[in-house]
Amino acid sequence: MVLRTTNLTKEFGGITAVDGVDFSLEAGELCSVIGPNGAGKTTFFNLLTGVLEPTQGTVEFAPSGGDGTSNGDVGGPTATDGGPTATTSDESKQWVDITDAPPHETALLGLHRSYQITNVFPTVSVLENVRVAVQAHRGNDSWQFWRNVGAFDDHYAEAESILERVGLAAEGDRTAQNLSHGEKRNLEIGIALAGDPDVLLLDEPTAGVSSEDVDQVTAIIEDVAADHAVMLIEHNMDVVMGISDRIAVLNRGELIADGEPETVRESEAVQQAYLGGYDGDGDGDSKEGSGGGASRTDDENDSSTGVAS
Ligand SMILES: Nc1ncnc2c1ncn2[C@@H]1O[C@H](COP(=O)(O)OP(=O)(O)OP(=O)(O)O)[C@@H](O)[C@H]1O
Repeated sequence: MVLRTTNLTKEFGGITAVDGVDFSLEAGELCSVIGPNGAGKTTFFNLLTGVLEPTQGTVEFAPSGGDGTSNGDVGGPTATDGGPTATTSDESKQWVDITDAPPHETALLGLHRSYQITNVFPTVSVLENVRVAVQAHRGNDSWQFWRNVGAFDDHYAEAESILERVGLAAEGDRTAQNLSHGEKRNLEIGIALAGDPDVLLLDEPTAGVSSEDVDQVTAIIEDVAADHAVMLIEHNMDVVMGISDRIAVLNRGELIADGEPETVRESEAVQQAYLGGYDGDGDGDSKEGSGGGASRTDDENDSSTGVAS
């Protein structure tokens, strides 16, 4: 297990956006978080990554560094600097309480997030976008950069290998704003990989991606999931059912199902709350007349989402 929440709750005024969620993520697992609009998915991600502080409950993370304080070379927050507090667990792992840790600390520990709103520098080259992210991750050695030209070359080499991994090896010289939407999503994954994460959280990685490009983005996510734990918020049910090891379903802030895709798909509660009519035949259609919320109500509700409105 690398990440766990206990009774995680977030209230906004009278709205309980996330309601007593007990959740855990295994190392190497690809877990999708699904649910209707307003179910609390984005709030849940914001709580995991420290963008928001919970009203109640805890978030704990077990970094791969194993010492409970940092993932090794980045000088992350420690248990003694007023940052997250290291605790031990029954599984004799070192757990770090990251409940109140801000995003830059959760990122340093190895919990990385790509945002639904793109975080790519638009006027900079694709390679430079990743190179800057590599250099930012190695923040503590950046002073050496001025004394050690080799570090500069290292950053480029790592950026190039990341671009290879996300299918953009031939696009390094292009300006990021000229990439297709699908390529931009792949670049976002590449930028997140530059932080050497243990856990990657992807917020709607196929949103707005043309139906022809969805398969490519999906293949890259599956490849990345081979050696990282990955969490997705995703509305494309064909993608979710196709690549997830596990699916967590939120409805009105509550975790109403959590299990393997087949089990979740057959759950009466999930069918009623969200999947209503998703027929899983790969054409994105749902059965007419079913309850269902597996659709988009915003601008992204196009053929690329793979679910019917
Ligand atoms: N900053 C905020 N202030 C007040 N209410 C908020 C805030 N953020 C979210 N909410 C409310 O919390 C609930 C959960 O919202 P959230 O965005 O987490 O849902 P979601 O499942 O991500 O939805 P979508 O699929 O539409 O992105 C909604 O009722 C939303 O209006």
